[in-house]
Amino acid sequence: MTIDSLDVKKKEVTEEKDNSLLEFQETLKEAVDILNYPPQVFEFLKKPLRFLEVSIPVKMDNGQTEIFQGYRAQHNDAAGPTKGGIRFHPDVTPEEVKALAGWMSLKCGITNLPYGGAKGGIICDPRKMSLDELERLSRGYVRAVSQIVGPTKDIPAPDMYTNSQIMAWMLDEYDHIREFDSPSFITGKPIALGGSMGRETATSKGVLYTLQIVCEKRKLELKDTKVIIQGFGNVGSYLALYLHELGAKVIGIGDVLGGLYDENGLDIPYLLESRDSFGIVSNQFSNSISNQELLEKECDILIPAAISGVINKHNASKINCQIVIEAANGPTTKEALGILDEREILVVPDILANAGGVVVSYFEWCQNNQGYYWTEEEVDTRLKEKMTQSYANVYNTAEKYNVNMKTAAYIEGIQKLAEASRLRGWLKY
Ligand SMILES: NC(=O)C1=CN([C@@H]2O[C@H](COP(=O)(O)OP(=O)(O)OC[C@H]3O[C@@H](n4cnc5c(N)ncnc54)[C@H](O)[C@@H]3O)[C@@H](O)[C@H]2O)C=CC1
Ligand SMILES: O=C(O)CCC(=O)C(=O)O
Repeated sequence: MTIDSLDVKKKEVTEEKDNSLLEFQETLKEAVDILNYPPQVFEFLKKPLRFLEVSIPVKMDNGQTEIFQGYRAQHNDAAGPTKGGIRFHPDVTPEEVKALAGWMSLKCGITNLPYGGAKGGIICDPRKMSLDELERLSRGYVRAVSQIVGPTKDIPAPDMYTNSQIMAWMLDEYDHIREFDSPSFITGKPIALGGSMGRETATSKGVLYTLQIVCEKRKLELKDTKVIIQGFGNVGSYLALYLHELGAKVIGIGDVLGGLYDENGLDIPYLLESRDSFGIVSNQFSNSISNQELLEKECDILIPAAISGVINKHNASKINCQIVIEAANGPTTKEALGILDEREILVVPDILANAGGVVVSYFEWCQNNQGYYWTEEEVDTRLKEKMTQSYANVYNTAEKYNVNMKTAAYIEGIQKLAEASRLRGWLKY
């Protein structure tokens, strides 16, 4: 199967994805009401404080100039500078970037980081671009948003189809513009440029720690579980490896081109060796299945770790697992969550489960500001502490208000945002 032949399937998913902002707002409203905040709090937090749309001219290798659309949404900076990744993807939309920025605010609230949320995106298909074109696009984006980002304003990081090399080009461009060395401008950098030990694996480790807590609570031995992971990039691939190493049976993995399934367990180390730099491996096998089939296969733990909206009203009643851990941002639509709740399938929400990335990005920023670097063990110990505390807080909130983990995570996430906004005099209540 070729990348182009997937357009039809991608559209199916995109339809769901366009509701991201609306869904963010609906759950936000529930949390605001449960906390008895005045409606003004919802009105203030439902959209980003700032949203910049930019056109980025890029000279392509064929000599032609192409104009790319890019975005940066800064949701709320009451509690500190804003923070969040930059996504390069053909399906990026302004609404999705706004929702992703809101989710970043909530993640930072849940994990008690001194940040608000932000997110960036560029509509492009990096799989069809050369490295030189990607470098020019990355530098062009930084030039276009340079007025509103910076180490104490808004600190970007990697997200889908961006990586440490792209962060390195962006840092270099920013340093040229500002005329000084500012490693804390961006996180997820290569170690040689001030990156943190453990950032590359942080999101997957955070998901793993969360999963271990869930299993402990449910008296489920990880090594006896069957796991399916959609997404074999930064988050999905390390997670697959860790789970495989811990003895869990990873029976399915998926990428943009399809899924691989073996009820006896896949050879994860081999697949890791074989995948390309965009996390694609299924095209190397003649027996690959579709992503839809993959998501509906029976397993104990289903981990969507790719794009949003993949568990939706069309397939929620066919999901065949005990636990869904949302490693991707927004993989389960609100309607689907209702169906899964009714079916008593536990859904551990994205803004809790995948917060390990921003937590270690924060550690990276602290190290850059201190000029003093931590060992991988130190990073890992502090990450585990943060994930454990955050899980306990969300779990207790769910019990206290008798709500699902998603709503509880929003309740946990907005409290600091609202209080910081009130203390600054932006909200009166
Ligand atoms: N990288 C990070 O630190 C963090 C990432 N996330 C979220 O995790 C998810 C994955 O991010 P990364 O692993 O960094 O991205 P990545 O770019 O490294 O990998 C993406 C993976 O998803 C697959 N994929 C893309 N489109 C797909 C589709 N339509 N259907 C099925 N699979 C598809 C790709 O083939 C690839 O295997 C995203 O939702 C991202 O926002 C969340 C927190 C932090
Ligand atoms: O590492 C960061 O600052 C942000 C990561 C991110 O974009 C996310 O958690 O969705």
